[in-house]
Amino acid sequence: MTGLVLKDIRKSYGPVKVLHGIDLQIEKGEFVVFVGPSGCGKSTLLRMIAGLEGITAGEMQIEGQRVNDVPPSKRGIAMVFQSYALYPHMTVYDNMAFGMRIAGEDKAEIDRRVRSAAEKLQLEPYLDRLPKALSGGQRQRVAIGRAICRNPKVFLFDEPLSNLDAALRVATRIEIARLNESMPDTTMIYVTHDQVEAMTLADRIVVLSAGRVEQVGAPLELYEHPANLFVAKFIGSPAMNIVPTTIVEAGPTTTVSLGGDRNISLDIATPPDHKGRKASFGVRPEDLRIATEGEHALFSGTIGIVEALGEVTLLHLEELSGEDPVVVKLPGIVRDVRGKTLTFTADAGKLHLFDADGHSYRKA
Ligand SMILES: Nc1ncnc2c1ncn2[C@@H]1O[C@H](COP(=O)(O)OP(=O)(O)OP(=O)(O)O)[C@@H](O)[C@H]1O
Repeated sequence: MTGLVLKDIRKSYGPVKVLHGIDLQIEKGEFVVFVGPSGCGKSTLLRMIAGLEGITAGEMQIEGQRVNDVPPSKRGIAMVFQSYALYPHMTVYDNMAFGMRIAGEDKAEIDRRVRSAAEKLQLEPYLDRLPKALSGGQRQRVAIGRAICRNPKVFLFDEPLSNLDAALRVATRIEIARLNESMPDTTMIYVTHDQVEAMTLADRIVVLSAGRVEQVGAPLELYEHPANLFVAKFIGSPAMNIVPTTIVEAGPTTTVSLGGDRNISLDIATPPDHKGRKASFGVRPEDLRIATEGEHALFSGTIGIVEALGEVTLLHLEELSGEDPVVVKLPGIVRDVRGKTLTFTADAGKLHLFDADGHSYRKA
């Protein structure tokens, strides 16, 4: 069954167009993450699903029902905000019970749901506490617990972890992954800036840019087969290295020129008439490795900045051609390389090519 359907959803604030026609189908029980740069419209779209923002044009359905004009409280959704939004004068128990009491639920049923949510989120020891006596992570778990009690069809998360410190983010992220597993019929939609959250939590990621969908796909699909330059640069950290190039041979396999006498053969098909066209060549920092004797060189240059992160080392390669530095991510600790001249290569399957409009030549 389909959990949520968005058909040509548009949003304008007066003359300002924010969303330009979003088409999306989300299956019941699916975990979908919206990502995109600041201001691309992620939160607006989420708030439209919640019913907190009106829909300028298009149609929205939740589990088969058109909800464009259905008020938030009748949509069967629950939303968790970055700010927790707990009532400070109420205990954890009362915070979680509040919505059900307003809805006139039976007392025994309220108690059952609060205790079941508390158990799921390990909140049982804190039920009598006020929010001020809880850590940020515990407060966010209460906000999630309150949402679970509503038994929503669709669970919406708006950057729920961004107020937490690094360790708590990891712990609460795992909590959310567990929660998702324990609620297989609940559709979850999650907005984040954090790549790790997107990659680890999502069944599918929706990449948005300037009010449009750039690509929708499973996390590794987007990582391995970005449909365009925008997605290629947005997914993955540090970003994919992109180098301007020219197609010198087109056909079932393609040869591109990286300047000088560096011609690279790619296992990527291009239309024959694209010979001579400008293109963009891409390779991820983690796919580059030091070339051994006789191996085909992709990049050769002097190592500038070295960032040693412990589990990986980032090398900034100042290329001889004077383009932006190429970034290389090598596993582990790499010592004493600053100022050295090194040559890097990558496996043929890891190379990307985009046409002059930024579309990938490899089928996404
Ligand atoms: N009430 C409003 N009136 C006018 N413009 C608005 C209003 N609310 C949002 N916008 C504009 O809509 C665009 C999308 O905003 P939105 O908050 O959805 O972006 P976002 O992708 O969630 O950004 P961020 O990641 O920074 O939270 C922005 O350009 C914003 O300035």
